[in-house]
Amino acid sequence: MIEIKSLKKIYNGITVVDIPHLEIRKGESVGLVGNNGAGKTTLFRMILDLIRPESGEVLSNGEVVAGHENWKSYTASYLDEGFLIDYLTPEEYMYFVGGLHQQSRAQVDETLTKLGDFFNDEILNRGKYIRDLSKGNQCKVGVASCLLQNPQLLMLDEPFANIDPSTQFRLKNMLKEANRSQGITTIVSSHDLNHITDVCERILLMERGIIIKDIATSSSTLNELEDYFGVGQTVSAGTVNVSIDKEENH
Ligand SMILES: Nc1ncnc2c1ncn2[C@@H]1O[C@H](COP(=O)(O)OP(=O)(O)OP(=O)(O)O)[C@@H](O)[C@H]1O
Repeated sequence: MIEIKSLKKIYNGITVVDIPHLEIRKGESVGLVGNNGAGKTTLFRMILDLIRPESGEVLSNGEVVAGHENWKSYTASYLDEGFLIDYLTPEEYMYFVGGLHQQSRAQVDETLTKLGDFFNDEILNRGKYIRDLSKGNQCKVGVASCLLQNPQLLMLDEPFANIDPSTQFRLKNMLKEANRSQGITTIVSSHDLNHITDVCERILLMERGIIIKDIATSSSTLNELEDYFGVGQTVSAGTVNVSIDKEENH
């Protein structure tokens, strides 16, 4: 579904993404992990043609995303609140997005009803504009608007970051359902190793713009990633030794 060829992005003389070749097949659920500044968002932005690479290209269903439009009809993404429209209420925004996808208000209402638990009574019929929602609730609106589009490709950048634990749990189930029951190809980035290994069947580990590991998720993947990121080791913080317990994350 997605093919990346010789992709390079350079900022201020520093190469921040460098991917010689990567293929993401239709129906895969891919998790992107890596420390701050590893290049995850920059990669997302190039896949969505929001920024142009210095060299190389991204193909979606065989078509270069830069300069073509077909991929936009089957791709839904939420990277940050910049994807929303601040002066609309969540309902108005959903009707707007539904309208772009030829959905009637009744169809949108049906989806919103199904998303009731996910919204947790905090978003709809509150008389609030999107700009007045918390970051977590804005994220819920963004994710919900993606699902409303019935996409073939769903891309979410750190969707677990600002949402509460019960919503994280619901979001994980929604992502699994989207991928496993509806066959939606999902690419999700996260710093939460538990969530990402739970949801994704393939993990790409990025470091300084390079994909250094491409792992088919198994029962040992979480440990492998925790070892890589140093979770569970004793970290010296001045005179105080802070022990990060691996079991905390289970
Ligand atoms: N517009 C920009 N101008 C200059 N440098 C940029 C720009 N956008 C990103 N970078 C740099 O590119 C590198 C990769 O950033 P990116 O946001 O893709 O990382 P990330 O893996 O998403 O990080 P995080 O986990 O913190 O979200 C960083 O060093 C960042 O400072």
